[in-house]
Amino acid sequence: MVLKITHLVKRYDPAGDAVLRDVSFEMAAGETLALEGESGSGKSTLLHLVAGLDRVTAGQIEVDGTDITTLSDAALAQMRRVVVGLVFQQFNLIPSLTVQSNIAFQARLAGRHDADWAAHLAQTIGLEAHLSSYPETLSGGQQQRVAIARALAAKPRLLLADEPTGNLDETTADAVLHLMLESAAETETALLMVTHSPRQAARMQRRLTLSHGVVSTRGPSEVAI
Ligand SMILES: Nc1ncnc2c1ncn2[C@@H]1O[C@H](COP(=O)(O)OP(=O)(O)OP(=O)(O)O)[C@@H](O)[C@H]1O
Repeated sequence: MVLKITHLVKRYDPAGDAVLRDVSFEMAAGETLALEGESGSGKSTLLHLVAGLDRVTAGQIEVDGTDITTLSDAALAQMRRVVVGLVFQQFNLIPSLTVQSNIAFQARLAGRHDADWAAHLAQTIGLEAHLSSYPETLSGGQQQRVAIARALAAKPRLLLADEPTGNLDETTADAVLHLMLESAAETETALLMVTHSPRQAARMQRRLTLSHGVVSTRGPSEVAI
């Protein structure tokens, strides 16, 4: 399993309710999963925990066979470099690097830079004309696409995406999701994507809804968890 979450609990306020009360699910290599749920239900919290950007209150998260809840901050940073790709709402592009270098950056850190693959992604995601531009000269939607291409270029085992097409118009969003799904299939990357769009969620293999701190499956083709 690329991801195995077992009885995950997250409580921010020791005296308050847990945001995540008991979350368990697994993802195999290359699987695509939509994480849905109302605003404030804990979707971003879950992604941050899987990325090792925050600590769990209880439970386990195995990423590619390693329980990350016991790792040091340095080991978590190494996991983010090599195993996991992130497309979060802050794009975290490097302002002093061109679009082309931003796209290559993560892949270089992971030791998997492949110029042909990066060029293919830049072209398919519609950034070819902007390769020598700097992030500040791009629109929000273009910056979002750079962040997506950067994550895909590194061929991660697990890609965590928090509303990755939220800044894009419907046609561009559909095209970008298509590219993400195609690239993930090609590199056997598991894709865990938070989305508020039922239309986008329907294009993923599985759908989970987070509500009141637990997940439930949804849709006729769901695998029971
Ligand atoms: N760092 C934090 N400290 C304290 N509370 C937090 C923190 N981060 C999130 N929360 C709380 O946890 C709950 C879940 O927030 P989260 O951002 O995970 O929800 P979400 O489902 O991603 O929402 P949205 O769809 O609006 O992005 C909210 O009540 C939020 O206020």
